[in-house]
Amino acid sequence: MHPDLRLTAVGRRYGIRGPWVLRGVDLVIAPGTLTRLEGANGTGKSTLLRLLARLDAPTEGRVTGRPRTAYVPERFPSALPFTAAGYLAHLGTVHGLPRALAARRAADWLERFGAGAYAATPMARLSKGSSQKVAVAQALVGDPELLVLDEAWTGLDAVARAELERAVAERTAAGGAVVFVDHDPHRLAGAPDATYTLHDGALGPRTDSARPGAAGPVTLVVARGPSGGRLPPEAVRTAVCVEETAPGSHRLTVPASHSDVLLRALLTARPPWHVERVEPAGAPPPDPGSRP
Ligand SMILES: Nc1ncnc2c1ncn2[C@@H]1O[C@H](COP(=O)(O)OP(=O)(O)OP(=O)(O)O)[C@@H](O)[C@H]1O
Repeated sequence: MHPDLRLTAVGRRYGIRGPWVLRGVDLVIAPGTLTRLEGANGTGKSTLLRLLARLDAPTEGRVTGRPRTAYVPERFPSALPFTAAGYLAHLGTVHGLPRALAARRAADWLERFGAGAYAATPMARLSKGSSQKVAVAQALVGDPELLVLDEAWTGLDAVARAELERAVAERTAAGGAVVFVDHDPHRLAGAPDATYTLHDGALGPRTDSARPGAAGPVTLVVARGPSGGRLPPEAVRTAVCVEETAPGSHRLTVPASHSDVLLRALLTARPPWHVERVEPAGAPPPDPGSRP
């Protein structure tokens, strides 16, 4: 994602004399980062997400940077004249994928979210939950550089919720940026690089450490690499702490929600890494900064 997406002194109000919903917002979204936005109802979270997704323009201030962006809106317009798979494949081609690849990706994402059985169902006939699965899949089908999620977990069943957490971890591990709003304060706990709170139209200071994994459950992974091998970059990006305990042997600490992505990066590396141990480790380490 090049370059950063940047909001400078951004303000937004609806109507010439409407109250300012946002004012003086400065925000940088860097590649490979996960950002959480919080705030009470009506504080402008969705407004800010739409500005980040470039679906809306600020009344004042500037937005610069144009990552390829996908957005899951708070309310997804499900009454579209497509089947679920047809809609996703269509969006895949809009994102620039060849038709056959778009159709394959559409089928894969429906499968991942447990909606494979509804591939041929017209969108208008999908249940609310299945329709939300399509809403989420449409944002993932094109591997966006920036993924903007507005309450995207709402309405999903437990399997699909976990799958979306994994998809978020995959995006950031691949160098994409993800920005999300969710009413569940434990969503992706420990994973965000930054959390910002909206209050009175302004963006409060980031409340998390600049390092990922400053809070929340973590998983410990012990892995041994090929002699002289370097850890796969995706594994280094995903981990909050990497220690070389002996030549070629590493102890990696990762937010629990990202452990699958880390393991996949290790196991699919060429040559693959040997994973010796995986165990939950309640709290993050006291000093999670020691990357090699
Ligand atoms: N298209 C619009 N036209 C007029 N006013 C709008 C529009 N969109 C949002 N607003 C107003 O802007 C304010 C912020 O709305 P927004 O939906 O961004 O807040 P939010 O923090 O996402 O709220 P919630 O938590 O309830 O989803 C509200 O007062 C809302 O009524």
